[in-house]
Amino acid sequence: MSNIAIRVSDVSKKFKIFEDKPATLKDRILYKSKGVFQEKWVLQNISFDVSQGKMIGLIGRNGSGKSTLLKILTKILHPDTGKVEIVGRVSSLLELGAGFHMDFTGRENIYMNASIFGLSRKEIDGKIDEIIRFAELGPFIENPVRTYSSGMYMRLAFSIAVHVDPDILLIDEILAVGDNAFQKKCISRIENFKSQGKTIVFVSHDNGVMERLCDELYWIHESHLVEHGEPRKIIRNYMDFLNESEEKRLTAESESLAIPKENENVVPEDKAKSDRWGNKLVEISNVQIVDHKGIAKHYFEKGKSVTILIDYVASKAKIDKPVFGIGIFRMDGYCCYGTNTHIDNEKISLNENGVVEVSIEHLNLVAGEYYLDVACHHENGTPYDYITKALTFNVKSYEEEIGVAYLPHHWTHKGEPNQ
Ligand SMILES: Nc1ncnc2c1ncn2[C@@H]1O[C@H](COP(=O)(O)OP(=O)(O)OP(=O)(O)O)[C@@H](O)[C@H]1O
Repeated sequence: MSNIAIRVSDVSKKFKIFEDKPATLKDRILYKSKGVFQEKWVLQNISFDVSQGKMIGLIGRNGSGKSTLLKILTKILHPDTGKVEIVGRVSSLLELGAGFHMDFTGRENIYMNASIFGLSRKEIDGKIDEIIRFAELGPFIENPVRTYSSGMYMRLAFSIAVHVDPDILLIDEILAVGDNAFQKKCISRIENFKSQGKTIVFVSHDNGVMERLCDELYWIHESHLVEHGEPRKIIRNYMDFLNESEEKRLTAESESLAIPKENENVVPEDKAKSDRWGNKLVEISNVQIVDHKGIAKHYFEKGKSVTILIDYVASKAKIDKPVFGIGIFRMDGYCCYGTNTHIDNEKISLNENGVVEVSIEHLNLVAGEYYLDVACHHENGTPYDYITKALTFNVKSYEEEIGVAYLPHHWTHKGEPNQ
């Protein structure tokens, strides 16, 4: 174990999942419910070492087993097989409020909690002012913690956990409940911890923070350790995996949203928002978005080219001044971009049927889910065929961005050179 702070050897853990657990004593007596359960493995054959001074992150979908693993490292839970060896004093920040007594004040909880971490009353006396200052709870520190908001719990728990001078710090997702300013303060405290050579295991769904802080990431999926290594690589692989799952979901969803036909009377309820109107002199028969390789998809990488294909069938009658248009909307209905062939000065002369394509060189939308409206109408606005939510699609990005669209940019800095 020289240089190793945490050794996890072949750890597996199962839980009992009750199928008909009696809710009350009365149920138990009257209905003689047997409490039938199944066993579910939530961790299987997990092994890894964490060297002293390293910060590792656990990533994975909800329910993959990350928190259970942290609880095993803290010894709140015991593995069914395998073992965990830890060198050094552990401090942890797991479920909100865990380890707090609800009727005690914040101050009383500091004494109780810090003593669990092994500090003497005298040591706590020496640190308590700093713990309270860091938690920014002001006079609330004298109130019972049952009156605290989740953010206030987190401040207190984080402040205690980092002031008990641990060698190893285990942190679950709970940072997410703090406000932005406090989150930043926590992250800089964690960085400070790292620079002191402490060992940290961190669970978060914030990939940006994970990449920035961790030396290595461990990806857990359905109770198994899938891969570990350099954060950027693991995040990419994990994101690709999520994107593939998302592609399947969106394909299924778009099939259920499939363009409602004029004579199709039965419209399932979940299609209610996908709507269509117009005189049908021109009918849109299919809509697709294809990626830069021409593959129809529902998931696209930010900045890459895509093409929207609108298939139409025109009635025999002469169609006057047809205009094709598209609109891209965020799922909350905010219009991100819209254009049409009239705005772009493109004249369309229709055949009996055909495909109108609009190629977007750079899909510069920030990551998120969007929907597409397509339409064919007369230049004066009279709709031939207008379809809202013809498709939903997702934009993925490896960068952290906020807002709606990516505006290509670069930074410069002008100033006096340092002496
Ligand atoms: N005490 C318990 N009894 C039964 N099942 C449990 C118990 N605790 C957790 N589980 C189950 O174990 C699985 C793993 O849960 P865990 O909380 O470790 O996942 P996680 O990866 O931390 O998820 P999240 O990202 O949502 O926090 C889940 O299916 C969960 O429902």
